Amino acid sequence: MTDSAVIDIRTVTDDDLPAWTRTWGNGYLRSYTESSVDTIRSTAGRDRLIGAFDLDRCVGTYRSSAQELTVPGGAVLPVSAISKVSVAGTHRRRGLLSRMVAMDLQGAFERGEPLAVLDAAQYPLYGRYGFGPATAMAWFEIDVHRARLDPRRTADVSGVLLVDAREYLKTAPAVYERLRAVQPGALRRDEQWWLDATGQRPAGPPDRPEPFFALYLDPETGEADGLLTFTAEETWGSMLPRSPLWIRDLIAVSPRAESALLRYAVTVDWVTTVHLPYRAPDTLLPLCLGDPRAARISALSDYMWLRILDTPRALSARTYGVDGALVLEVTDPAGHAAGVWSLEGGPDGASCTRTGRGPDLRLGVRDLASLYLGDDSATRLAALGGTEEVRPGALARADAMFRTGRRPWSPRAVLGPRYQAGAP
Ligand SMILES: CC(=O)SCCNC(=O)CCNC(=O)[C@H](O)C(C)(C)COP(=O)(O)OP(=O)(O)OC[C@H]1O[C@@H](n2cnc3c(N)ncnc32)[C@H](O)[C@@H]1OP(=O)(O)O
Repeated sequence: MTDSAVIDIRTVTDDDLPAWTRTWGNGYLRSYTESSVDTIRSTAGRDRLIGAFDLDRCVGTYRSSAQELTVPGGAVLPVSAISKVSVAGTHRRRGLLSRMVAMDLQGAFERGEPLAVLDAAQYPLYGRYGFGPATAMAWFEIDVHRARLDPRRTADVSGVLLVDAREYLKTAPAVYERLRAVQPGALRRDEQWWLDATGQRPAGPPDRPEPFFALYLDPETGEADGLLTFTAEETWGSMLPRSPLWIRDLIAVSPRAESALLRYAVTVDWVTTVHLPYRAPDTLLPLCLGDPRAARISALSDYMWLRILDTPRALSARTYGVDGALVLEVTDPAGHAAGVWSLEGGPDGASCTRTGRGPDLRLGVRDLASLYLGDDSATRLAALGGTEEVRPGALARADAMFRTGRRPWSPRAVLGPRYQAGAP
């Protein structure tokens, strides 16, 4: 076996793509198809595919692409979104992941991307590179018979309209854009994303089971304020209907739209269980049911991880809960975010500059990521040992400034049956 120091980490060429795709498929336990190579080839960010090569054999994969993240207050920052990370079983634990991350984060830093984000397949992997969990998700399983919703109360679902994929595609992206403008933690969904989500791909495998699509039109304004994609399969047992329904995507810009769309899903005839994945843990949705306890949380987990690369740009882009000032000493072994920073911010905006003053708080770059979108508290992070209160009162001030009234949320749609098999 080649010494790991001589394994080449480099940008992938067109000729490398089939081997790269196969290595990625092996790592993710997915079978290789010609169409998966075409999908990788046709999607944006080809120049940001990285591979690890042992002589001419591809043994590691890594991808990043240009994304956008909404932060508290509604500003949208360019971010590097990382995915498709794998190392061949024959080459694991030899530092290849670390080398690919270091190369990519250096590239993002040099391009001026202030943040990088990813969904971590495994919790222990990315903290060592300065990523911290920045949004969380809850996965609900709703027992329809306990939900106490009366299907005769059609007023509960008025405004919901079942549509076909083409009609959905005309309206749904604009609904998502309205949410994204105000939802800290939301990422952009591009045209390719919507074509995939609605099964309108020019090539590629058909979506099975075929999803159903619904919109919510506000009864007063007629405007589309919500969207719902779900799958449901006819299932019977002992002459009784037992169909599960999977919500793939539920996006709403008003609590009324959100409630109507969930109530619609929960009152579909023959359905006994509704799966509702990837919601913010403080979602209002269970409270739309007659009995909120009918929605059990089957997984509660960290979801989007974030890495700050440019501290002043990131901290001055968001707004803060109250007017205040803090001096933060940020440690970062890779150096990108490190320094002593003077933050002055409030509900109307913020500024952040390097300072020679002594710090109020000392914290690692990973903890700063968990504070950034408002999901965690400085007090909690200090109890865990990664944040130190240097000046008394600084933890309480940081909490008042950084925390948000609602938890951030990174909406994720379930794009295929893979997630339904036994998830979570
Ligand atoms: C954003 C995403 O795409 S998430 C998807 C991540 N990919 C997967 O889970 C696919 C299956 N797994 C794999 O392909 C590989 O095992 C990887 C990518 C997770 C790790 O690759 P490796 O090259 O073995 O990692 P590398 O040797 O660089 O290890 C870096 C560090 O992570 C640790 N580490 C590696 N894998 C794991 C693991 N599964 N659990 C805990 N720690 C791990 C190593 O011990 C090492 O720690 P150290 O720096 O303290 O010594």
